[in-house]
Amino acid sequence: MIRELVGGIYFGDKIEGPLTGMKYAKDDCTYTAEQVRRVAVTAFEEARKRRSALTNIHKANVLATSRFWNEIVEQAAKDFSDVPYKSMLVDNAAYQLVKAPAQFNGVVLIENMQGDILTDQAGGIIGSLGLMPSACIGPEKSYVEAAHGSAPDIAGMNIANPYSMIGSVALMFDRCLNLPDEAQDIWDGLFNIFAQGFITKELASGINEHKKTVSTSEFGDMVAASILK
Ligand SMILES: CC(C)[C@H](C(=O)O)[C@@H](O)C(=O)O
Repeated sequence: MIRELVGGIYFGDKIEGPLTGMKYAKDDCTYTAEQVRRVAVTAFEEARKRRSALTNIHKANVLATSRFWNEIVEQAAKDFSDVPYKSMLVDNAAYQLVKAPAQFNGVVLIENMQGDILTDQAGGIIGSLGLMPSACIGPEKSYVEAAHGSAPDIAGMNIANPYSMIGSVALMFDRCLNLPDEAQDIWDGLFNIFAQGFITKELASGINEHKKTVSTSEFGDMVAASILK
């Protein structure tokens, strides 16, 4: 899922300070052509690299910013005629993501606020936000982070699931350091340990009940050993 991160309603004009007694509140939503084009090109490039489709999500039946978004995305699509393209309203996408998630295989392009919501929903569908590595890619600077919070309630207990942190490091090698082979080694190590049925406590329920539960550090050590092999 490729989410625009520096535009939209998060960054529009807003009323700062206390709102008690106000007659209204507002958050303006603005997108520039440059912002949309940049994230659209990133998404199309990723889809081309993966030889997959791109699904563009929007709310163009209501929002001017979404109609504008679609115009720029569809202009960009002309340079990527080899990438299968479809677009979907965000409310329908929320429904489809639960009902038939496989149709989103490939790359999903989405604006900031809508993406905030749908990426968490996608985390729920795959079983945990803890399985969501993420990278924030800028033209000059980038950083990576796990998409979940810092889980202070389980700090120091050696039970947290390190998947998204390790995956974020793989994204760092790939996207920030331009070392795709090393990134692939990390993914391979991670998938290898999962494929052997090892998980951490957070994931150890439901369909995972029969799997082998290990601590955070044991899981990390096994991934490291697998990478070194
Ligand atoms: C903490 C919050 C502002 C943030 C966001 O909405 O971007 C978070 O939900 C996320 O997705 O990383």
